[in-house]
Amino acid sequence: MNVCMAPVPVVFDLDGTLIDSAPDIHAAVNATLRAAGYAPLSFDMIKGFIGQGVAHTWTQIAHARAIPSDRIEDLLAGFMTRYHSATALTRIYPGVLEALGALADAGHPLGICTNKPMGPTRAVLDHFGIAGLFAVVIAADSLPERKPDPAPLRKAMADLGADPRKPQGIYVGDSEVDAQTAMALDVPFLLYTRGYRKAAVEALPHHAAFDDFAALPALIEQLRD
Ligand SMILES: O=C(O)COP(=O)(O)O
Ligand SMILES: [Mg+2]
Repeated sequence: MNVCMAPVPVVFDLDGTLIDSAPDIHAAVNATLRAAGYAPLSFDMIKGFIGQGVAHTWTQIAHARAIPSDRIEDLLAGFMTRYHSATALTRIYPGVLEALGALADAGHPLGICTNKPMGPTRAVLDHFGIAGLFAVVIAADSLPERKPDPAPLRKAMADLGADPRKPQGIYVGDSEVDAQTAMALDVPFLLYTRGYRKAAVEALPHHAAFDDFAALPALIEQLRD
């Protein structure tokens, strides 16, 4: 790792990028459905509903289980109670800790920009002992706008010291929503391919794709050249 390269803000998506949280989300969804008398949903189906925030996830669930719209609010509240501290089934992807450590050691300011609500975001960052690595955390409820609107990523970059008139930073994510968000802000996007993306890698605009976090520090160094 070239420790002389200029620092650049590096912002990460969370679900499907740094952490594999779908098993906890799946368990919390199904516990909520069962408690309300609905049949559970498959893991793959729930995984496909992650990426645009919990309201969107529950709109999809309601559609799949023909849940009347006037029941969704209650179900969502029950889900949030379970989701708030759901970390038992969540894993950090291999190599994430080492990559974050290398980037932090090189002086890059690090942030999070996620469509996950702040409660479970903080809980999972604390659970894995990585909250202190991130100078900025922008979650789904931090601003009125959510990804793919570029406002949350713009704020994360600006809070990490990027010039808001000309964002200079890198976004690392796993999904269609992340690719659109980075494109809307005109910042380089690095795509982690083991997350919850639905489309083919080639279908998503990205500067580089990687399936192993050991490759990330070098990819970021190349983008600085
Ligand atoms: O929880 C979601 O729906 C998405 O979360 P992410 O933005 O961290 O992928
Ligand atoms: Mg994601």
